[in-house]
Amino acid sequence: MNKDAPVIKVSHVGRAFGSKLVLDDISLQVEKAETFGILGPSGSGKTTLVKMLTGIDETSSGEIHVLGVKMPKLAMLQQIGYMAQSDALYTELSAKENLEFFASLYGLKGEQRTRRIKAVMELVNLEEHLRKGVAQYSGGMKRRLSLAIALLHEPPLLILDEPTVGIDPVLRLSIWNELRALNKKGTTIVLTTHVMDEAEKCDRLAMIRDGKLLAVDTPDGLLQATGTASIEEAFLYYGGVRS
Ligand SMILES: Nc1ncnc2c1ncn2[C@@H]1O[C@H](COP(=O)(O)OP(=O)(O)OP(=O)(O)O)[C@@H](O)[C@H]1O
Repeated sequence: MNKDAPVIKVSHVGRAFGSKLVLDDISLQVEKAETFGILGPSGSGKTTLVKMLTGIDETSSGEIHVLGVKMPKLAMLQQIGYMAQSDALYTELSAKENLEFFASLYGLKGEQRTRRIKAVMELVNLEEHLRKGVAQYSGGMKRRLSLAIALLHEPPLLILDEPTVGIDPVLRLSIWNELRALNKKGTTIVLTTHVMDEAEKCDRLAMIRDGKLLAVDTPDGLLQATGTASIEEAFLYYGGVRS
């Protein structure tokens, strides 16, 4: 793969459910080591888009390439750390068992597996709850465990659907610091968010509404284009209504 090729290339993508067009002619690119935010009101199509980026869902029209590979492609799961909006955890198992399950899916074994489980649980501040049953976890703890799982195999691409919902501000900051550190090491990060101060931390933002891509630019570029003073105002300029 050309090292300067985009990590994600979305070309004229549409997605319909029955007769309802949920995404309409979306084209965008995400470059290596970018933090790319997807911002849009509730129901605008953000989750639908990220599911297609991961290969969980298929496009109705157009094409998506990730790391040069046409999606969907099962083998790409090794390259992608995905944190879904609703936690995909086995609640009847402990956190450790969940992590071990996903580690084996990603081919992590032995000492490396133990080391990575410890590292990601420290990162999300759950190391003391490793052996606890997930059924006993709070909503925020489940989000943190989901993030830990997404980071487990040190994927070059992280796709995070509202990663910090239900996470307190102190931990949110430490998670952002870690995302920044990963980013500096070359990890590409795509995330959806409703949180404006998170949006401001992204290198570039895509604004979507009613399944249409309205703008893709740096936070500063969006402020200039809309003549607004904050991302929140820019978001409202594009007709967003916060959910
Ligand atoms: N499997 C499905 N079948 C039918 N409609 C769907 C399906 N999945 C999503 N939709 C519809 O697609 C639209 C976009 O949904 P999506 O979840 O992508 O929005 P979103 O921007 O992620 O919203 P939120 O911020 O609330 O999570 C909604 O109208 C939703 O009802």
